[in-house]
Amino acid sequence: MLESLQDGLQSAFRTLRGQGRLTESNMRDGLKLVENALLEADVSYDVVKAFMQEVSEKAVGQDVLKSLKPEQQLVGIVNEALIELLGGDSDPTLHLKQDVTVLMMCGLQGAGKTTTCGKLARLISKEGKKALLCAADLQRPAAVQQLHIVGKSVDTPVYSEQGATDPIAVCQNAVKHAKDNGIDVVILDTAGRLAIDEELMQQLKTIDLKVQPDKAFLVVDGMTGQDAVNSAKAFNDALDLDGVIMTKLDGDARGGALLSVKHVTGVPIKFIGTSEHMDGLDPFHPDRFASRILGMGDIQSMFEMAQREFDQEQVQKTQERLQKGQFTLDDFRKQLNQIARPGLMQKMLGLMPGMGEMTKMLQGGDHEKEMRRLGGMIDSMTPAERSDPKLIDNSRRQRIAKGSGVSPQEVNELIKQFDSMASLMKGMAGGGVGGAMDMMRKLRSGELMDPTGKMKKSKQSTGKRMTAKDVQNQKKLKKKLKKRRR
Ligand SMILES: Nc1nc2c(ncn2[C@@H]2O[C@H](COP(=O)(O)OP(=O)(O)OP(=O)(O)O)[C@@H](O)[C@H]2O)c(=O)[nH]1
Repeated sequence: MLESLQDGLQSAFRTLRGQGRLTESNMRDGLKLVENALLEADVSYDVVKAFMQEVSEKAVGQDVLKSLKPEQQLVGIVNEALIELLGGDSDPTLHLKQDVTVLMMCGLQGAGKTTTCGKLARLISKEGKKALLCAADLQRPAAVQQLHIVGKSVDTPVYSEQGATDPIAVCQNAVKHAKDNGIDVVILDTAGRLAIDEELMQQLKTIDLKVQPDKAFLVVDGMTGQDAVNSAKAFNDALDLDGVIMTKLDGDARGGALLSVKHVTGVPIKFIGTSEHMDGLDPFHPDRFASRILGMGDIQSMFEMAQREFDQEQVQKTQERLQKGQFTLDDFRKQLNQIARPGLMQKMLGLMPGMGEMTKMLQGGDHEKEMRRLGGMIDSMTPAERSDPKLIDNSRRQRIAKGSGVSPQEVNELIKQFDSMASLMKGMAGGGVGGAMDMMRKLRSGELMDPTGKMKKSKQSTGKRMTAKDVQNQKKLKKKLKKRRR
C-alpha cells in the first residue's frame, strides 16, 4: 500500500544520511524530495503547499539536536506533520450507545459501500455486538439481493422489505426492528449514483433528518484519486459527515486522496478498505498510519489484528493444551488454517517496520495448495502419531510420506514446523504486543515461511535446486532488510 510514496520519502531521507549537521542547504535538498514524493503520490497541490510550508518552517528553524542525525530530525518533523494531515488525534472508535446505534453509509455507485457495510458488520460482531444491515438502496434492482449475500457471508441479518419504494420508511422500520430485537447497531446501506446529483443528496438529507443516524460515513474509492476528495467535499457540504471510509487501498492507489481528504474537507478518515474480502477493513489511526508511511511499521495495529483475526478462544485452548503438554498435530493444523489465510500474512507483515519488500514477495503464494500438502501428511498419520509426533521414527516417516505422496524429508520438515508453531503459540498466548512481536520475530527470521509465502520447506529436502533467481532474490531481500535495520 502506497509503496511509491514510501519509497519517495525514504529516498528524501537518504539524502541526509551520513551528513553530520543539519544545514539549510542539505535540508532544502531533502525537503524538495519530500515535496516531489507527495506530488507524485497525487496529493492535491494546495495540500502539498501547506504541508511543505509547515515542515520547512519547523525544519529550518529547528535547533540542531546533538543527539539526532539530520535524517532523524527530518523524519520526526515529517512524521508530526503527516499525523496532523491525516487527522491528528481522530480515532475510529464507533462509541456505541446503550440503545441502538445507527450508522448511515453513503457513497457513489461502485465505491464499495455495500461491501464495506458487510465488513463493518463483521468488525462489530467481532467486538461481541449485534449488527443489522438495512437494505435502503431501492434504486438499483440487484442491490437488496447483493446486501443479503454480503450479510450471509458475515453472518449478519439483513432487514429488507420486498417491493418497498420508500427508503426512509425502510430505514425507520429497520431501526424499530433493531430496538425490538436487542440489536446494537443498524447499518443503513443507502443508494448510490454514478455521479453526485440533487436527487441522491435530497434522499440522503431526508434519511438524515427523519432517521437521525448517529453517524454518517461516506465510502469513497481510493483508486479514483482527487475525484474521491471532490466527492467527499460535495457529500460533506450536504450531510455534515462524521467520517470517510476509503476503499481499495490494496490496489495501485498512490495515496494522494488519503493524504488530501482531511485537509480539503475537514472530515477525517475512519476506516480503510484493504481487500475485497470481508476481513479487509482496517480502523484508521493517523499516528499509526504516518508511522507506516515512513517505514517505521505499526506494531500496535498488528497486535490488534492478531487479536481480532485469530480465534482467541482457540488460542486460549491451545495455550492450555501446551501447558499440559498436549499440543498435537491436529491442533497444529487448526492453527495453520488460521494463520495462513490468504492475505492475512501479507497484511500483518505490511505492518512490520521495513517489511514492505517481503509483503510484495508474499503475493501469489499458493496457500491452499500448501494447506492441502500439509493436511495430506497429517491425514496419513495414526491418531497416536498426531498426538505425539516423537513416535515418528524412520519407518513411520517412510509410511506417512508414501501415503501422502511426499518425500520423507518433507515429513521431517512438517514436524520441525510443528515444533516452531508450538513455541510460536506460546509467544502468542503469552499475549500483548510482546507475543505478537515474538511471532513476527519468527516470521522475520524465516522460521515459518519461505520467501514465496509458502510454509517453509527446504528446497534441498525436496530434491529441487535453488535457481539462480531464487539466490539473487534472497540476497536482495537480505541486503534490503539489513539496510533498513541500520
Ligand atoms: N480491492 C478492493 N475491492 C473492493 C474494496 N471494497 C470494495 N471492493 C470491490 O468494489 C466493487 C464494488 O463494491 P460494492 O460494494 O458493490 O460497491 P457499492 O458502492 O455498494 O456499489 P453500488 O451498490 O452499485 O452502489 C466490488 O467488486 C467489491 O468487491 C476494497 O477495499 N478493495
